[in-house]
Amino acid sequence: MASWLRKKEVHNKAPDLDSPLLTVKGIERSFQVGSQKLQVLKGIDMELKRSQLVMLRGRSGSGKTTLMNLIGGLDEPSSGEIFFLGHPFHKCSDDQRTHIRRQEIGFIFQSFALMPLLSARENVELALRMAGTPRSQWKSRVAHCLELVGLSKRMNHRPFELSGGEQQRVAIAKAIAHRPSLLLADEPTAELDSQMGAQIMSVFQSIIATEQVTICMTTHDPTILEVADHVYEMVDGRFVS
Ligand SMILES: Nc1ncnc2c1ncn2[C@@H]1O[C@H](COP(=O)(O)OP(=O)(O)OP(=O)(O)O)[C@@H](O)[C@H]1O
Repeated sequence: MASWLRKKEVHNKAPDLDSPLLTVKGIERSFQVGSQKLQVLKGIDMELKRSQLVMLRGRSGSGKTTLMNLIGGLDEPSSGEIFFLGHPFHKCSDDQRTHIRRQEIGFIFQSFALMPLLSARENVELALRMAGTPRSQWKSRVAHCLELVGLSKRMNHRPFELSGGEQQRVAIAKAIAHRPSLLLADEPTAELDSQMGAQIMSVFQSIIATEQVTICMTTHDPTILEVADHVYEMVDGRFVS
């Protein structure tokens, strides 16, 4: 395995806070659908700086999720380059990408994706177990993450005993537990009413400040766009300004 892929090695160097966290250059992605080639992304350039809240907006089918999957290392581009912490993500093997994903990236989904039989505390703990965090650190890190999302008092509740907004906050605590540098959230407020959606955005702003994480999220909600540091608008596989 390349030396830069070893656990958090990149963080052991003095971090250059002005260098971008992620750079996307000329990304294209097409899918073979029967005998047809469907070109979904048609040349995307993008930069995610550190400790920023970046939003992708665009109509259904414009290619937002396809791009998020590439940024998160869940998929490979047909052409173009992706640099994560300055290193060529697009040249990595599946195993290398999985390793980076586990160490450096957290995911939040529209549907919360919590384990239903586990309490909030156990759900967050599971993320640390998966990331290979030493067991001795679990208790304090879980407590810290649940406190950051305002759920210290509900840590022993299971998902069905929590509101939608609370479940999404557990999902955020779970996604940041292993100290990722990038958090990807696909429509994180879509299932929530506007008040709960606003709470989620306020939690995002506070974890950007305290955990030095960059958040890239998709949304259809125009009221939420106001809190973004940068908004990319996608139309038919391209960014428009
Ligand atoms: N694996 C795949 N195979 C074939 N077509 C795909 C695949 N993944 C995505 N597509 C197509 O790519 C287009 C863009 O899909 P994508 O999910 O990225 O859009 P989106 O902007 O995220 O939409 P939404 O807001 O509804 O989630 C759609 O036409 C979709 O059917």
